[in-house]
Amino acid sequence: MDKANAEWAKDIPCKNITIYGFCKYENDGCIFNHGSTKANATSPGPKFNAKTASSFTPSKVLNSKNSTSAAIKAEKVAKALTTAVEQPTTSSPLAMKSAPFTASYNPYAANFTPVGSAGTSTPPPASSSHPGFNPYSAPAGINNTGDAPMQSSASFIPGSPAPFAQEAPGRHTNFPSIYPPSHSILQYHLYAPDPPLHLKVPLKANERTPEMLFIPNDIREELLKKNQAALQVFPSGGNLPEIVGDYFGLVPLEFHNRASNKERYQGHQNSLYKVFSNFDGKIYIMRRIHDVKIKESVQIFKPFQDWKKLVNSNVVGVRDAFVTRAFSDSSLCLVHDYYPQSSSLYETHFVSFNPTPITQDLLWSYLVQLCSAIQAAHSFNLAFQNICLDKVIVTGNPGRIKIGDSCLHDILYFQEDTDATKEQQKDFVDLGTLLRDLAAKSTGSQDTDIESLVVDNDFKQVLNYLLEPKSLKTLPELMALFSHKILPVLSSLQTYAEYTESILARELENARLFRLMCKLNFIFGRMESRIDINWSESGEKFPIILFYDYVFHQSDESGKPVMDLTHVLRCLNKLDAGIGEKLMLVTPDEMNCFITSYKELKDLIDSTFRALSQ
Ligand SMILES: Nc1ncnc2c1ncn2[C@@H]1O[C@H](COP(=O)(O)OP(=O)(O)OP(=O)(O)O)[C@@H](O)[C@H]1O
Repeated sequence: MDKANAEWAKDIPCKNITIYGFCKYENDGCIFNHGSTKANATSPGPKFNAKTASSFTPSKVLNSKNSTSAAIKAEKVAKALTTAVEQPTTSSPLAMKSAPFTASYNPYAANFTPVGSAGTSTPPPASSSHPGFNPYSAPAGINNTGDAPMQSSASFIPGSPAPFAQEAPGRHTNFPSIYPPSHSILQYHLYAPDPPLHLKVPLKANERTPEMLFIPNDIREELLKKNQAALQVFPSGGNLPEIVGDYFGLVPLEFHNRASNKERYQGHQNSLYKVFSNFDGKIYIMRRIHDVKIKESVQIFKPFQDWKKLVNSNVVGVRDAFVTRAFSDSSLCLVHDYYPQSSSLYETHFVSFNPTPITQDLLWSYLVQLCSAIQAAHSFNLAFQNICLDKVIVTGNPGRIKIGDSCLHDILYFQEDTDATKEQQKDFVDLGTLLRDLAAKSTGSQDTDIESLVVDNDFKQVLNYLLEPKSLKTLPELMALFSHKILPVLSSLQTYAEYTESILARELENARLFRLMCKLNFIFGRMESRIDINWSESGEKFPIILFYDYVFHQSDESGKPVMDLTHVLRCLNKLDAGIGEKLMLVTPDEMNCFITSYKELKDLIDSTFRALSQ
């Protein structure tokens, strides 16, 4: 279709008029025939002008019983279609609301079924192929049923639930657009799982399956879920304040009904939120202790300064501590690092839908990691005093754990001059209790007698040492009991680090080349470039067209397309680096050729892109 020369289209009726009753591009360059507006408005039959929908009179041949409802349905259909067509590019719920024709349309209230309903003409769905329709313009998460959101928005049928950002009935929130159901954003579940082992074809050393070329499914899913959890936001306008200190976007994190251990928080109620920092843009968790009386600032300041120094891979770092009135009381807030998708040991091994089995190796690994955390804290003369199944979180594979909620106990139970030795002894007992409970769980036994646990003798020895009353415990003594188990743990963590690093290495160039591809495609093949003299054979932009053909549209002597990924990667990398190497670009008719360098091409592409994005 040659849009530059519009003569051929002037007698062809515009399809928008036929389908929608009007064409929004009529005065904006649409090359098809629109007839006269008057004729459209008065023409009989299914033709329908959405702009004059309120004065629409159904044809007399309609069954009088159905005519009123048909007119109402048609009006709703027209409005719904107009909404889809008139809003091609914006995803802002506010922008949508202020757009023409959309203000009064409420898809929640639309309880009609135009598709296939008896006695009415079936209106065409807002097709994704319509030039003005952008399926991505509908806000994410529009589908509360858990179906694929993009599919459902692209094939939206008026009357189906919640297609656009709307105020949920009786609530003043843009619920569907800003709090999408967690399962409907990313469709990681659509990736096929690896085939079962017995179906795996043995490969030769030089052979690869397609899955081997990409990030393994389990890792990709895990990372996607983490990103999804990290970016989740909560509807504004509830009881939560919008801003608390330097933090905003509060999302409550506790969804279980278990009663909190009141002793832990000095009898105060507590809440946990995921928050965004206004200071550095990062995501943290914020523990709020409700209604606390802090007498002196040193009560917060000193423990915070002490714990801030502690940096250890098995301790959740503390970032901020302050008292706020943002919750309409005097709340103490502690801000810690956020580890998306993490769950406590209790949730992981006891109450999860699919509890992770506890093996002897895992127990050793937990012991080693917790000892590392204890060693770090005790060396600063600090004590956790909260080592328990609830406060140790599992942050990733293989069984990586961290002690959370550090510092809080020291603030709530603040004493100016304390001897940490006693509290450090409690850490050892807490560690022993935690490991004993896990070991008991691994066999499903309720009996916590150490001798009856099904674990190896070395582990029993460790438990006996930790839980033995009276004796003064030290870390060197403890670690001497299982020194031979530390190296295998270290080795497995290192093996996993190397494995993930090798996967990362495979994906190294992806983002850069993808950005480059996007840049190229943004500027290449635009409709307006076909009538722009600069893109013609004598124009300054012509090398871009030739380069695009050179990279992607190579063919061999017999005219067979050449699809050589290596060639593409080589060219794009050279282009990205802007090297001085020359290349010869030949026109398709082979009558002309240009000699240019990657550097010149890069400059040309960059300047074209800049001009486009200004
Ligand atoms: N640093 C963190 N990063 C990410 N998520 C966390 C973090 N700390 C805790 N969580 C998540 O928040 C959930 C609730 O944690 P919390 O410490 O409030 O446990 P709890 O069982 O509710 O105990 P309590 O309310 O008695 O303190 C945890 O199960 C975990 O999934």
